[in-house]
Amino acid sequence: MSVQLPQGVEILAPLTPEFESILSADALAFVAKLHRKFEGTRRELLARRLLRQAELDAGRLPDFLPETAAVRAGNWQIAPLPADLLDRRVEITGPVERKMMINALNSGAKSFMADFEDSNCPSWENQISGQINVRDAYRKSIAFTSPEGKQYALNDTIATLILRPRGWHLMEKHVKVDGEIVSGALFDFALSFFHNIHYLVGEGRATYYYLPKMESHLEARLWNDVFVFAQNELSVPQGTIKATVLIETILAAFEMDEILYELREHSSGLNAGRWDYIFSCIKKFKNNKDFCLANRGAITMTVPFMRAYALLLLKTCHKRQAPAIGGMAALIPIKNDPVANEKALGGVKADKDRDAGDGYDGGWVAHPGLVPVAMEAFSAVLGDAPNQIGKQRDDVVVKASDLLNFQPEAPITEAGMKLNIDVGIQYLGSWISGNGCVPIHNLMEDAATAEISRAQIWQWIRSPKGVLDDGRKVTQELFAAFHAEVVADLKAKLGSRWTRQYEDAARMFAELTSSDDFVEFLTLPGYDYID
Ligand SMILES: CC(=O)SCCNC(=O)CCNC(=O)[C@H](O)C(C)(C)COP(=O)(O)OP(=O)(O)OC[C@H]1O[C@@H](n2cnc3c(N)ncnc32)[C@H](O)[C@@H]1OP(=O)(O)O
Ligand SMILES: O=CC(=O)O
Ligand SMILES: [Mg+2]
Repeated sequence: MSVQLPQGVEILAPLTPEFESILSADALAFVAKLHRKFEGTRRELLARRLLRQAELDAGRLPDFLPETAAVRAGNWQIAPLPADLLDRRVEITGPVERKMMINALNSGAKSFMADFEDSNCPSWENQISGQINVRDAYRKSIAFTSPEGKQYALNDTIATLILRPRGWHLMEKHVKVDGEIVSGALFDFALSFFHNIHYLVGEGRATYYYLPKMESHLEARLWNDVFVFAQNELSVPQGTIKATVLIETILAAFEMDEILYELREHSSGLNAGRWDYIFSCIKKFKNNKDFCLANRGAITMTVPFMRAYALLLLKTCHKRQAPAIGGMAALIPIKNDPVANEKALGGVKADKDRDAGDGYDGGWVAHPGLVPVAMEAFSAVLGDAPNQIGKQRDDVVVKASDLLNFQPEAPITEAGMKLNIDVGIQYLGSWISGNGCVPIHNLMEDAATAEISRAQIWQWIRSPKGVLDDGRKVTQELFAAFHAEVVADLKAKLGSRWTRQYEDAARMFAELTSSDDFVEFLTLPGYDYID
């Protein structure tokens, strides 16, 4: 290692010369500064999550906060948006893999969320090469030659880059400061900001983030404090950073105004992160005997609690002159089956038509082949206007009870349960092998969608309402029998692709489901399996 490590910093992973360009002494000193200043608060906020969970377990339902009523009633707006964030009618997302980043930037989408989170397996290799790719993408020098010799380079017109760091709960185990492992969120933010902000400001540009999985406005305040500190430290104007918050936990849904308010100088709106949102509902109410959701496939954006959440997000954003960005339909193009492909594209179109018609300013797609359908849906409503932030939804009235109206409860079926096991094992097997986003049964699966699959089974086993449509109660024994069947089927189907990683995944899935202690995120034990 030729890097002179700053005092107190340790790196517990191999460094190639290219990696050293990211893990420079100055960059690591910046990581260490953020760690020393903010790690204590991060831990307090995570501890607070556990206290909130205990309150929920004791039967105290969430509600809009009395102590922040003045924020909700106040007449304030977020700071004006930069020009390149005004039109976000189609946003493509994807992991920070080099070829995919080029394809995403060239896809015709208005923006591209480069993802260190749900769609990324956070191996050391992926994290640091992801930072290299981000650096090269900002400088428009990113290029790639595939093993087959296909050349990739950027078009003249590309999507605006937005970066999603890991959530507050994840760690970067390969870097220690003063003997403590650093936060993945701070690590991803610090390196991307340190290496690129002066270049971007020099070009008259700014830097944009997506902030995942927050559970309260205090967690948003922490991000805002990090931004203020980082901008001061690197002597760039306040407000150079803009961040869109994913509302993807049930508790954050009760604090949307407050989250926008905390970040108002740095806000670029909210996004409806539907998959983690469903997961969060299951996680937070898993011990409530009245709560039990139907098969994953039945929980669509039009069921009552999802509709209430989507409309409240839209209304809240536009009241504050903030963009409301829709989430991801998990449908993806289907090769070699034109009929099924048409159906998938039609599903995405319907999803975007609904969001655009409601008043959303844009929406996510998972694949370049979906950009045209999403563009068509939003452009049909927006026309030449960059967005519809001016469209106020005063007609929308969402009460706490609407957000908590958890229907449907049926059907729960043997097929639905086996599909959850199948998807969970296949996804974990891929994740442990280094790939955080995969097509399974013609749907995009990532950490958020897989969480739903494993959390549902855990809850069905323990809920009195966890009963199959044929009358059988979901139990540990039933799960064990289905698990064995699914593993046998997958082994037969995958053949030599059933590797040690899939064996680990099958065991891990069984452990996660059998343990009475609900594991907060599957990526936490999963992280032990990757380098
Ligand atoms: C819940 C949430 O957090 S949603 C956000 C996180 N999820 C995502 O970002 C989804 C990202 N999407 C993907 O990873 C992929 O589209 C998958 C895994 C769903 C499907 O992957 P594949 O089946 O390999 O796609 P497919 O074979 O059709 O790819 C065709 C081409 O499109 C490219 N491509 C596919 N998806 C993307 C994408 N999201 N961004 C950029 N390029 C992409 C492929 O790299 C490939 O390029 P090539 O022809 O140059 O080799
Ligand atoms: O991050 C997005 C989600 O749906 O989860
Ligand atoms: Mg998510």
